[in-house]
Amino acid sequence: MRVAAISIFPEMFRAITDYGVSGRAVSEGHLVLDCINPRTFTHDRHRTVDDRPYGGGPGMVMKAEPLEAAIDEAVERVGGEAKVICLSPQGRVLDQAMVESLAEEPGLVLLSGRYEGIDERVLESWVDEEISIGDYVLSGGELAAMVLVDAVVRQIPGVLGHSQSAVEDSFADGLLDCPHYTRPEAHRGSRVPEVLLGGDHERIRRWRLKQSLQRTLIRRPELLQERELTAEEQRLLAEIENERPD
Ligand SMILES: Nc1nonc1C(=O)NCC1CCCCC1
Repeated sequence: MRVAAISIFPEMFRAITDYGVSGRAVSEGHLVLDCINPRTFTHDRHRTVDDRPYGGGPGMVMKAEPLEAAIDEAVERVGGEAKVICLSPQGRVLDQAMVESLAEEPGLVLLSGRYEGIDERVLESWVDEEISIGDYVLSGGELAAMVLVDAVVRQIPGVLGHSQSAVEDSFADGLLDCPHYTRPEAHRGSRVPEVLLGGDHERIRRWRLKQSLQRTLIRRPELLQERELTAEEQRLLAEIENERPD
């Protein structure tokens, strides 16, 4: 997958190109990430990318021309066919279904704003979609862009080794993740659930599914409203309800 990130702080993206799953995706060629700085497309001595807002008010607004030139370059870098996304609190909140859909795109251009925002004419004419990672305000779109890339890159076949699988990721099946344990068996008096110590894989699978359902029911019940339940999941939920303290 080819991604071009537009930001006045391109070095920030080392956080995903140099570490972990996304870093390996880059080194193995599953992900090509170009970083494009709008300052490259300025022509004044101060390399100005922002200016005061019309109508007054605090802060500065990112100018249209440098951003549009950066978007032009970015679309070319990802091979011409690209979805142009701006990360901002005004966007649709990212969820797993959107991540899986974005992973199917041939190329992505991710626009990370700073200051108070981006000139609206860029959003109107050049941006296909605004996406938010949550209802809070960051200092810039870069961290949001990196969250999106990290989630999307996990969907690319070959990125996760055989020992991991995006299919088993929590949220991949619309449920919260089950608890995880590793050695030692007893830690500060708390023991690993016996079911996980035996080799009964079917019993372990069922226990993990029940734990995921229970956690989802307690912490994010609305996720269950949106989700078709299998017969087994309905049975497990009934067990959970029966086991609930009165
Ligand atoms: N939340 C978010 N989800 O995606 N981006 C977010 C954000 O808070 N971004 C910062 C703003 C700051 C002003 C310019 C545009 C970006």
